[in-house]
Amino acid sequence: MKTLDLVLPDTRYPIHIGQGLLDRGELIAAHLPQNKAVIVSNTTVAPLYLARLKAALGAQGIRTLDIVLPDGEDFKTWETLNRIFDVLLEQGCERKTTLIALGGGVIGDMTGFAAACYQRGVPFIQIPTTLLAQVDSSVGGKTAINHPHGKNMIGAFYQPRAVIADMDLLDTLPDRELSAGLAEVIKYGLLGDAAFFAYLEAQMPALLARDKTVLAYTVEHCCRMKAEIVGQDEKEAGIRALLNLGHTFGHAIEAGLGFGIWLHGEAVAAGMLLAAEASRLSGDLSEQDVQRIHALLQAAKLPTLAPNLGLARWKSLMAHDKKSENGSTRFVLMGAIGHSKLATLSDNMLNEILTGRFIQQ
Ligand SMILES: NC(=O)c1ccc[n+]([C@@H]2O[C@H](COP(=O)([O-])OP(=O)(O)OC[C@H]3O[C@@H](n4cnc5c(N)ncnc54)[C@H](O)[C@@H]3O)[C@@H](O)[C@H]2O)c1
Ligand SMILES: O=C(O)C(=O)C[C@@H](O)[C@H](O)[C@H](O)COP(=O)(O)O
Ligand SMILES: [Zn+2]
Repeated sequence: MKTLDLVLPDTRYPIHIGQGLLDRGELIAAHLPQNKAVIVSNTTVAPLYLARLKAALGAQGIRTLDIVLPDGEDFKTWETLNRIFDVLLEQGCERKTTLIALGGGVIGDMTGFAAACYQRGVPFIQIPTTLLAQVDSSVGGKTAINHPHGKNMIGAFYQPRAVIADMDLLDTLPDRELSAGLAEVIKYGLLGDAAFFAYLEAQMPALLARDKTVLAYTVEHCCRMKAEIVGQDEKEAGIRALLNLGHTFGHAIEAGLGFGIWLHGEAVAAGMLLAAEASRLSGDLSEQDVQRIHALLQAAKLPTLAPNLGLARWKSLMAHDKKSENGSTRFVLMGAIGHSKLATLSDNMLNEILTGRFIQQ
């Protein structure tokens, strides 16, 4: 097992990465202020892993309740969140009762938000079960639900007490979900690490074949990068916005098509290519680099053409982006692979990108 530490001004927490960690109840028990915890999962993950987690915690003398939510991005809503609060109240859960998220990013984001709100804040722990959640969503404390008008619009920054990423849980992940996770993996190379991008170019077949050594290195590298960025800028006053590469376009795709039609990682993949095109048209990124990005996304079996939402709809959806300031939408662009920055785009340039070669005709 490898352990990284995410260090913030007033807290720090471990990110454990390894195999067989789901059965190691002591990794969780060490962070519980009370011998009671509530596991939040969904109808897909619970049948696979809930019993093992309960047994591991039981062996540490911890009583657990579980909440099994419906599966899907379209359930990342106020109504589903309220189901968590209903159970917490009905079961007399207290301020020291810990919430444990067992699932992908949807469960992690909702459980974290529930933990931030319930009795104004209870402890929570992330057990990410998708590649996407292991490399990104379980780390850094962004928690949220969606609103029909926009993605993750209602939420809080609220850090977990620990993150436990068990590589073995990825064995059951469908191929499409593995690829969605690879989109966020590729994002790390693009936003800040050209050598890692080159590593991914070389190792994509091994990643798709779920080679555990390559996967573990990849999860560790991404978590290290994210911990470093979040450690400098917990609430996205500056550098953390770079983790949003591809997301201004991507979130518009998710909300525009209806949540759950495209997976988050798929939308981010198409969005990163639109950001690459914007960077090229701004005179920063070379055509050769755009082609490398296109090739790596294709190798990861990700979409490279965004849906045609129509110019007006694209723009109204992107106007809700959380990086907008004084009504102007800001994008993460690239100066080169491994170098990113925030910038605005002129209306003419946006029109060109949103009707251009990386949009479905
Ligand atoms: N908080 C953040 O910083 C952050 C970062 C990135 C993404 N996100 C959010 O994360 C969400 C996407 O997360 P995701 O890609 O994990 O999607 P997800 O949570 O919907 O999980 C994907 C699918 O895989 C299933 N699944 C999960 N683990 C499994 C396993 N081990 N075996 C078999 N099936 C499994 C799930 O039930 C689901 O059907 C989005 O809502 C996105 O906005 C948040
Ligand atoms: O942790 C961050 O910061 C990120 O931006 C990670 C993203 O991958 C993630 O999808 C995030 O939820 C998007 O940012 P948001 O603030 O628009 O929700
Ligand atoms: Zn994301």
